[in-house]
Amino acid sequence: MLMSQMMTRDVPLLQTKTSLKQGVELLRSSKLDALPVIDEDGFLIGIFTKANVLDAFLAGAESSEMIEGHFNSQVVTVQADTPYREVEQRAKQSSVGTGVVIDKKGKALGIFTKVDMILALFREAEQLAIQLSTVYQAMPNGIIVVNHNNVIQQINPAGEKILGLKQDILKGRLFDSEFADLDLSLVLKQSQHLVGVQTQMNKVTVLCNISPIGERAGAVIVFQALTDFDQVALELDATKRLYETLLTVTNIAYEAIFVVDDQGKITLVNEAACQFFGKREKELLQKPIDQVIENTRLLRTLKTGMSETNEIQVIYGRPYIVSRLPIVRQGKIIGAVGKIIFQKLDEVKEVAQKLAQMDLELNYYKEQVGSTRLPVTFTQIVTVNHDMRRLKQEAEIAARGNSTIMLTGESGTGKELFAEAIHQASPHRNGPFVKVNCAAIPENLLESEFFGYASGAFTGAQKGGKAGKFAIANGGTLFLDEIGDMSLNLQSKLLRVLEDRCFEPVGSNETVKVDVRIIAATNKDLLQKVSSGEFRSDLYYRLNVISFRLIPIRNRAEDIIPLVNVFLERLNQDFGKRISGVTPEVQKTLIAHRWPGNVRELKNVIERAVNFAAGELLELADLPFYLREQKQEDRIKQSKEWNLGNAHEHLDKETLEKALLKTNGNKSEVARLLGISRSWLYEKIRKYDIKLPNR
Ligand SMILES: Nc1ncnc2c1ncn2[C@@H]1O[C@H](COP(=O)(O)OP(=O)(O)OP(=O)(O)O)[C@@H](O)[C@H]1O
Repeated sequence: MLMSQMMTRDVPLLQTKTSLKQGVELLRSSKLDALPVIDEDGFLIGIFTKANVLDAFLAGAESSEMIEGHFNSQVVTVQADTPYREVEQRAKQSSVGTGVVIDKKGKALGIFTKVDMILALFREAEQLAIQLSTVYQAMPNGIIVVNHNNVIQQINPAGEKILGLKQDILKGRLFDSEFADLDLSLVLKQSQHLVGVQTQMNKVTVLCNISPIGERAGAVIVFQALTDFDQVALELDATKRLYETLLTVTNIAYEAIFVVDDQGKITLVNEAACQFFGKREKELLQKPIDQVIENTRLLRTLKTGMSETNEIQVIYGRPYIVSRLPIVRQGKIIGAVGKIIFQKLDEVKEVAQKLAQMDLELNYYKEQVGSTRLPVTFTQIVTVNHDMRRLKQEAEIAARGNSTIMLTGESGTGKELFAEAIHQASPHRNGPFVKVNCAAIPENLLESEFFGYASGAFTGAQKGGKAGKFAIANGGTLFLDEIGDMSLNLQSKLLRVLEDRCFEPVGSNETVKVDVRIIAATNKDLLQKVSSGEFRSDLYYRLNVISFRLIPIRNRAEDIIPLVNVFLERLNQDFGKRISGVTPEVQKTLIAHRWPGNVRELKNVIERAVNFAAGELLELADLPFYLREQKQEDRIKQSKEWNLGNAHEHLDKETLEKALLKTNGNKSEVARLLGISRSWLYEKIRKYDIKLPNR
């Protein structure tokens, strides 16, 4: 409250020329004890009081005389915007009963009397009482007020609810007789405060704080039912236990696990994570995650709420398998969990190998159940690469004969595709194309799988016997995939079939003659297996009558986009999409990648991207994370490759052109830079029809 809200307004203002008579009349009519005196400009110059009137007439003044010389020029003034508390303070100290209220310029606005002060005090007290009553009514804690005689004065609604007792019943009763377990004498007689007293009130266990009111004027008891506390304590205990369980679980994990809050600050780390980061838990907690892991994508997870599992991420220069998961509560992302697989990778590898083997075996059994694929021809083998095109032509020519063909090349380069195309272009095309994955057949079944068995050949053998792959492929082609994984025992039997085209089924003396075209394939170095004694050299030469080495896709980058386009065409049909191509950025990334899984990897990447794509073009975000991340690394690796001793194996037209450009067409310099002979370089320049830069 301000002075302007407490003062008496519209008071008559006197001037020096005002007569004593007028002054007396105005004092009487306004019922005030004093009136302000102002100058001609309205500024306050004094105060004319009843005492001034008496003094003037005692001194013999006429009533027609002006008040000039009869009023007090010493005036107590108060600014209109002075707050209540300050006015109260000044009024207490002042001996005069009336002050003049002025504005900032010193002009009189009204007067302020002790009566105004009392009225203001009442209003202030009233407001305070309303505020207190609101708190009292709305408080969740129970409150009982007793007077100095221990008589209950009030209980608030929360108190009524906790104790199940009404104010009407309690009011006026002795506290002692109602709540015998709680003794208030110390508070009432010695004004002591009691805190945290646990007691029974109307059979309810409560926790209370008791305070005296003033000097032995009574007491206030504030209380809360203990059941509420129990509930909170139970919940706290459960949360604590859950947290400890979580910590124990995370600590037995091999993976580094860490949790961040919505700001990306670490809130939990397991022991493996501390080990991984080489830091203690307290050094990591509350640290922003981007200060701990370079290029972290966990902040992105916080933004997008998308989880990512088993992605490859390079951390401290090494690739790791990482997963990220948002923590969502009531639709809001409140944090994220990160996981890094970094230990026991050998075990992971072992499991992966076992899985791969099982996968192969599964495929084998699937094939037994039957396949409905359309035949593959050479037109389906996509390539614009010069060497691959020549390879296709040569294979097509070789297909026309009956010689055994050996296909070598890294995994996923298209060996099976070639084998089938050869079959379709061969005189055996009307016979079956039978594929045997030598690595997939369980060891104990190998022989019978190849040669079949006679009726009753062994316990559990099918009645009437079973035809082997050779017999099934009769008149067609037998494709022996992963030939490098065949056991030595079987190798010698295979050699015999290759030489005589006849064999005996397991448990039979009868010789079966077949007309089968053999195509073998491997991604292993067979010659090395020969020298280590794992592969028979005679079988090696027998199989290698005609051989083709398929080129890894990283060495024919020009094939990448044509392959992508063909895959897109097929996938659009399969998924009912209309993706017309890839963005230039994706194109660059695909070309820069090393493709260790070759065309199969490319095909999988495109299939995944088509699934994710929302637009007409495949975008960078549609590619798996490892491709986006490794883009940079690969470029560096590629540029380093120029200096490697085996560089010539990977050299393609683009590399040669780059090298020639770099050396300004200096061929000796290029040969030295790439570690190749000049004559080899000349041959390649001719072969690729490379235009030399002007020197
Ligand atoms: N030039 C190509 N044109 C079209 N598709 C291709 C081409 N090369 C490979 N592919 C496709 O890539 C995938 C892998 O090819 P394929 O199975 O023939 O490779 P592979 O060398 O036999 O592999 P692995 O050694 O692992 O058995 C297949 O889906 C195949 O259709």
